[in-house]
Amino acid sequence: MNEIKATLRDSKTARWMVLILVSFTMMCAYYLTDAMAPLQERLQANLSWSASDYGFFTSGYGWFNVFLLMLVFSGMILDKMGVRFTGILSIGIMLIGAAIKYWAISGHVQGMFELNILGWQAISSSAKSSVVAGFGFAIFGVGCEMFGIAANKAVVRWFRGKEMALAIGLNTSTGRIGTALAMFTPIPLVRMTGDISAPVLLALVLLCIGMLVFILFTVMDRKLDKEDADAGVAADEEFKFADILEIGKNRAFWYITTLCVLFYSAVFPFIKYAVNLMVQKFDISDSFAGYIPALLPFGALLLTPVFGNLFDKKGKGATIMIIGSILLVCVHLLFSIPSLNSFPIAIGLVILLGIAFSMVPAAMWPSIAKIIPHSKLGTAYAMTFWVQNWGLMGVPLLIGVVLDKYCITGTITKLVDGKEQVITQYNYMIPMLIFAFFGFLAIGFALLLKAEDRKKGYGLERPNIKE
Ligand SMILES: C[C@H](N)C(=O)N[C@@H](CCCCN)C(=O)O
Repeated sequence: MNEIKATLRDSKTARWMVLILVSFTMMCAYYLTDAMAPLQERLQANLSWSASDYGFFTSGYGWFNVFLLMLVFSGMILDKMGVRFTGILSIGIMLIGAAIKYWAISGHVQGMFELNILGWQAISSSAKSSVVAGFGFAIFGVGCEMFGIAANKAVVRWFRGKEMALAIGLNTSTGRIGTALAMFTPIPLVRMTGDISAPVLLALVLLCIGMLVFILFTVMDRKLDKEDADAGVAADEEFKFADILEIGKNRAFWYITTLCVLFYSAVFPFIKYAVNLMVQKFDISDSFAGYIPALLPFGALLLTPVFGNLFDKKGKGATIMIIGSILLVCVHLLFSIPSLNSFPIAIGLVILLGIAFSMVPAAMWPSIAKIIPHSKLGTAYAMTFWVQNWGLMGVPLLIGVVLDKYCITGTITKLVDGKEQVITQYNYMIPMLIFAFFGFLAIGFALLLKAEDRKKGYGLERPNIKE
């Protein structure tokens, strides 16, 4: 009988150490992603951005991933070059993008920008700084998404057959710490420094530390490669274009991917507008408003591993996704009702949204690993992220335009950071109904996934841990 040699992967300490290293970098990336979200009003007042400019800048995250198919290339690079190379490359790309974004909002870019193609106004008059910041954000988005798929694959590699969903859940949770910090630290930081770009600068420094931490991970991962080779564990198959076709033929994969784009379109773009919603709908003071949306990622950070652990031990992955989607619809419908505008309601709804935001991701990402072979996992995650990026790109833009076109209720003049500024007021009912509609469709796809799992026996409702 062949004796199976223990590898670094079999050491609990090594596995969890790897998770900490990968997750720290994830946290820095997520902080950078949302560090400008609480500054919407200030960007509009200080840099003359409109809500559409803000939506345009925010949508930048997905431009290159979607239109230049960068995410698909990222998946190929990941499956061909491995997690170490892809991880370092992605952090480098994030740093370049974030540096451009920092430059754009720190007073170096002034004036207005228009793009006319054959007399057609492709980009209507926008603040130049929002266009350049959007360009930087687009580069950053390529790196951030590339890092996301590399992190997923790294975690699956180290935890497959062990606490896989719990580990993916914890990894996602540390991302949520980054998002939570991005909700409530930027405004105090801007107040302290008097500089609207200070949060992005801090995020850049954090990401440099993230790069160093990730290099430590690569040392451990290289050691595992060597041990696997010594133990005769077959290396992953090389990436082939046929993989894309094979993944594309899997109906359950498309159900998860569609559920993913719909669900995330109702959460991440919501986060971008949540601080403004708290100020304008719930009349929460600007200095405190960031703390409420921060409860969302904070709740998710505690609960994602709980649901991941539940999935590992008891299964019920598809059911968890159905319940999470139902919760999402309820929350957005309640947010859309104008008379529900008290402080406790804002807190209650954000907490419920945090629970939904824990359930679906905790079950969704490990489910992909259950229906797609490991050698094609990088490509599969990349394809899912690519479709999801259409939502991350299009929905913030849609919400910005809808706000400017249909939701302006007037303007007020108020003191912001010691200066009198004119602030546009919005009614957020239509945007919330749009988010609820996405959630409603997500329920449908989660139900289809459960039916497909029953038919094909992927085991999404069964535990992940092999006893
Ligand atoms: C925004 C990014 N494309 C994404 O989907 N992030 C997910 C996946 C995180 C998986 C981490 N192991 C998220 O829920 O943040």
